Amino acid sequence: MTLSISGLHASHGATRALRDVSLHVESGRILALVGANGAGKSTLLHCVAGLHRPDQGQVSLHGKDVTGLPVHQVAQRKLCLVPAGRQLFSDLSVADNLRVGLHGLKLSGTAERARVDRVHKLFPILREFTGRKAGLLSGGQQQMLAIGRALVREPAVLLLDEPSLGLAPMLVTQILRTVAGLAADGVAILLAEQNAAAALQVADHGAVLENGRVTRADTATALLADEDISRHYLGKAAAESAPDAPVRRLPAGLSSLAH
Ligand SMILES: Nc1ncnc2c1ncn2[C@@H]1O[C@H](COP(=O)(O)OP(=O)(O)OP(=O)(O)O)[C@@H](O)[C@H]1O
Repeated sequence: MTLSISGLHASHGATRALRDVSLHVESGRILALVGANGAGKSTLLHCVAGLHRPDQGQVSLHGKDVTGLPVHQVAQRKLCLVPAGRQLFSDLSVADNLRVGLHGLKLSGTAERARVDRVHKLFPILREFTGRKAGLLSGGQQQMLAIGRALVREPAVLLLDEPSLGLAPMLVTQILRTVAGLAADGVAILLAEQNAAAALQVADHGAVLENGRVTRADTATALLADEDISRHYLGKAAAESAPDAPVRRLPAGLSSLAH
């Protein structure tokens, strides 16, 4: 499944949040969308997911125009958003939060269990804490649950909004390594991150968003090597904390990540 965004403009009242944004993500690839606070990353993801209606432009999934479709109709086309701040039901258990993800799919009990099992293999801690309230999980565990809730829908296109926010570097690596595994299994991934260093380490391509505009788009390797990008988005500390070798180069099949 391919995601194509073309000439997208969007606003919040008088604030113009996106200006003529065009991006493309192929199946099995990760596009890192990097940019500062307020650059327009969330608005872009919301436009793609059907949560915000763009003023102009087009979003298509595998050549089919989905621009402006309501969120449930976009979701039916196997596109899932893992929202910023996780947006879990904190009083519900881990198992019930995963059940929320399965809602409306009309699967048999066996098929539902198989999907939940797959998420448990990916994030064994979620099996261990299956009865625990989501609000009592650590930030990293909550992020795993938020991703798991999307994965039970078996998305072909996955949008991730700041999955690293508030997580310790080791957990960021673990989460992004899982994301790389999903791409290796054929999912098209649009990864919005302020943590540009970590995102570009796992991505194939990157796009820099500034004031709602894409100001650079290139391979992740080229962006990581670029001095301007380095100065503005990677920062010395971020560059130093990044793994030596790109995470993407590690074995990344889902099955290999399960152990
Ligand atoms: N609900 C809203 N009402 C008014 N303005 C908004 C709203 N949401 C976002 N904006 C504005 O739109 C612009 C883009 O915001 P957006 O949240 O998409 O950026 P972002 O890159 O995701 O940043 P952040 O990481 O802070 O969410 C900003 O100027 C922001 O202030």
